[in-house]
Amino acid sequence: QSTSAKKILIVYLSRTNNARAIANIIHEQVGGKLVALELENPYPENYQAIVQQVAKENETGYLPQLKTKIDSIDQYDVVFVGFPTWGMKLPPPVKGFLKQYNLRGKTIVPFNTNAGYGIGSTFETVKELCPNSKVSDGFTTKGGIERDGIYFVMQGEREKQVREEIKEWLQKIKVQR
Ligand SMILES: Cc1cc2nc3c(=O)[nH]c(=O)nc-3n(C[C@H](O)[C@H](O)[C@H](O)COP(=O)(O)O)c2cc1C
Repeated sequence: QSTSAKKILIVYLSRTNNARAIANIIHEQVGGKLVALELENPYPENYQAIVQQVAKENETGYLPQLKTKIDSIDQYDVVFVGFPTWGMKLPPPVKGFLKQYNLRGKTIVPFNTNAGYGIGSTFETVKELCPNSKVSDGFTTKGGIERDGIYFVMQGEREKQVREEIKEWLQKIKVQR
């Protein structure tokens, strides 16, 4: 069964715009509402500082307050959730989003970019936080390597290649416009 005629929400967290680029490509393919997750208190610009802050938040289970509000989440059938891998884990703001909204009965579709170390526990955590949802097979691809000063990479040939990978994935998980 294809998900056409279902209402789609695409939510993403992105610091250096790689997950944002994936979100834009998904949006171009499936439509729906596209929303960037923003925080009341943004993370530090400095890489070492954000790494430390995220490690601390993971230790204590702290969930930063989201500035972004979703209007009537009830109307959506399919919720794409995009994020980078942070410290091999799901970023705290994304955990907060999944905990804050009632996603019961919806299809949740995770997507990820990372520096090449992979998804870590991110997709597993999405499943854990959405026990009453159907969680689809996620999409992951290599993004930037901020540690090495490589930020946004989803352009030119790389973007074309990723667009093709995303098309195939969307066909496989049967989410189409
Ligand atoms: C705080 C922080 C922690 C990160 N931890 C990891 C990691 O554990 N593994 C990894 O492969 N990449 C890690 N990265 C790199 C990002 O996942 C990668 O650059 C991603 O493409 C960024 O996505 P964005 O441009 O949407 O923010 C980390 C980046 C930041 C800022």
